[in-house]
Amino acid sequence: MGTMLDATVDVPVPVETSKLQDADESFPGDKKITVVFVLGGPGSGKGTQCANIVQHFGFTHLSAGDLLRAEIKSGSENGTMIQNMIKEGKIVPSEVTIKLLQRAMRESGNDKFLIDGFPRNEENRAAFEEVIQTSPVPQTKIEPEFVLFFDCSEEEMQQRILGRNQGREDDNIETIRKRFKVFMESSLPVIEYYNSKGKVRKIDAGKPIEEVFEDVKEIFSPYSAQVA
Ligand SMILES: Nc1ncnc2c1ncn2[C@@H]1O[C@H](COP(=O)(O)OP(=O)(O)O)[C@@H](O)[C@H]1O
Ligand SMILES: Nc1ccn([C@H]2C[C@H](O)[C@@H](COP(=O)(O)OP(=O)(O)O)O2)c(=O)n1
Repeated sequence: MGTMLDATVDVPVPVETSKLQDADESFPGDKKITVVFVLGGPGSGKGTQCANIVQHFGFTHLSAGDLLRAEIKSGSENGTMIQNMIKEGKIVPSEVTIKLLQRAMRESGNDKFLIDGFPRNEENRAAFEEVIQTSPVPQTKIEPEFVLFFDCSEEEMQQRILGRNQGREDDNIETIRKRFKVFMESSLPVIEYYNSKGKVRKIDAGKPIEEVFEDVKEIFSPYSAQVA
């Protein structure tokens, strides 16, 4: 399957990228940023642990799903399309999600980010690679420091989602099954890609919240000197 970037391979800066780098939309500006991707199946505990990491290690938590849900609520022109895709458990086009991430990064004023639930497929990953860091080294891509992967059984994830009670339209059994399928088919290959680059830090996410956080803390310990 092709990506949105396929048609633009012959130009130095792909069309999609230049859209992402509009003067008033561009991020990052001139500072070196640290990015950790947080991946795992639906209900594996990504959001729960990100909240803990924020408190202890001074990162800003950006959940792609939360940003998309906020976009629906804001009544934006893309709202209906996003809502329909989420209801079907499908992954929203990268251009939309990356713009929301860039805006949130810029507005945070921080330089350390947990990007939760992204990249969720190859298209997400390839599109993020086209986001260019202008400084300290001009024209460099933003490489994640590492990928935190919450490994959890489907049985456990399903139980957690059904008990989550956040009133989410996609937390019903029919959509949950679709989300699991998309995770296996589209998101796991992204995790495998980063694993082949030695970037994945895998956590047993089936344990109780406190125990999972003990393992998370160990992985983030190099960042403890930077506690906000
Ligand atoms: N380790 C855990 N054990 C049991 N329940 C958990 C655990 N981690 C998270 N939960 C609960 O499971 C549900 C899904 O967690 P959440 O962090 O929203 O997952 P995700 O962001 O990966 O979809 C929430 O209700 C949360 O309180
Ligand atoms: N990169 C992303 C992340 C989420 N989405 C959409 C599709 C996902 O099923 C929903 C919900 O994602 P979210 O990360 O909030 O929740 P789960 O991990 O599935 O519990 O949002 C997306 O289209 N692209």
